[in-house]
Amino acid sequence: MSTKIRAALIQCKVGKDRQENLKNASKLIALAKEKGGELIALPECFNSPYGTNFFNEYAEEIPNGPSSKMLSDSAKKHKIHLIGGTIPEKDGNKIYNTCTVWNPDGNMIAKYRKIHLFDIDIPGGITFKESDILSAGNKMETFLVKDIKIGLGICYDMRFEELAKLYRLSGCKLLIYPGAFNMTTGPMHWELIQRSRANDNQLYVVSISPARGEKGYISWGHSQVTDPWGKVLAKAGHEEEIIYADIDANECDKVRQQIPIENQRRLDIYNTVSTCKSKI
Ligand SMILES: NC(=O)CCC(=O)C(=O)O
Repeated sequence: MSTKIRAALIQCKVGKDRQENLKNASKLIALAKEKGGELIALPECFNSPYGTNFFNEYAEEIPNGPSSKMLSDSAKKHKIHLIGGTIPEKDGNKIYNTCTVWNPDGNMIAKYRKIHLFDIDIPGGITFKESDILSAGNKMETFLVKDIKIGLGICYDMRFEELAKLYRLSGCKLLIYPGAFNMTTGPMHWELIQRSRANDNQLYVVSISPARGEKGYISWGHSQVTDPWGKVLAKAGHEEEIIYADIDANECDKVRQQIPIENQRRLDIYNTVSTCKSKI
């Protein structure tokens, strides 16, 4: 089995026409495959504009809706592993922000619901409250491609180092975060957080953003691949584009041997700290 894979990150435009979004994503998946992509990934909310006023209207059951169908068909047609970005998922009377993963037979092999909802309030910057509409997921999700164990998170989840650490401890060598940071936090935090998670855990971090639009929630863009050294291997601008990177999970083992922080952790000290809540 191999530890090498060519990742293709599709930073697509997303508008109000669901059919158009699906058509465009499917066209770009074909292009990414043509250029050698084996693990192809879409951004957060690729079928719908990102906003609490849109989630209800664009929500679909998984795997019965049109977005799941397009993802399954594309994965099968192009014989790829496909990370289906995220879509608003309807389940009973709840809506989740959900990422699905499809194998080359068109079968869904993983489903992850965003655990940390994006609720922030920065006066003069951005106020957003996903929890007005969305419910939070309650479980981590991993899957295997070749010999690479991969963990899933969605956007705001990348801020929570504990989640990344748990994935690393479970053997992941690649974390994938479909995400849509914004114009307030993006410039300062987007790259920094991903390099931090990669460096903390000595693994690859991949993030896939929608292209920057002009109205409503404006995404930061800059989809990115970071290696286990914390080096940015590939980074998009803010327009629609596909970026590629060659990932080799053996590189994680190399870094982990050379800088063996995993064995040097002082669990005797921080086991008590990690379960503490702030007192202020
Ligand atoms: N879609 C999101 O979760 C956005 C997260 C974000 O912008 C941040 O600053 O965190």
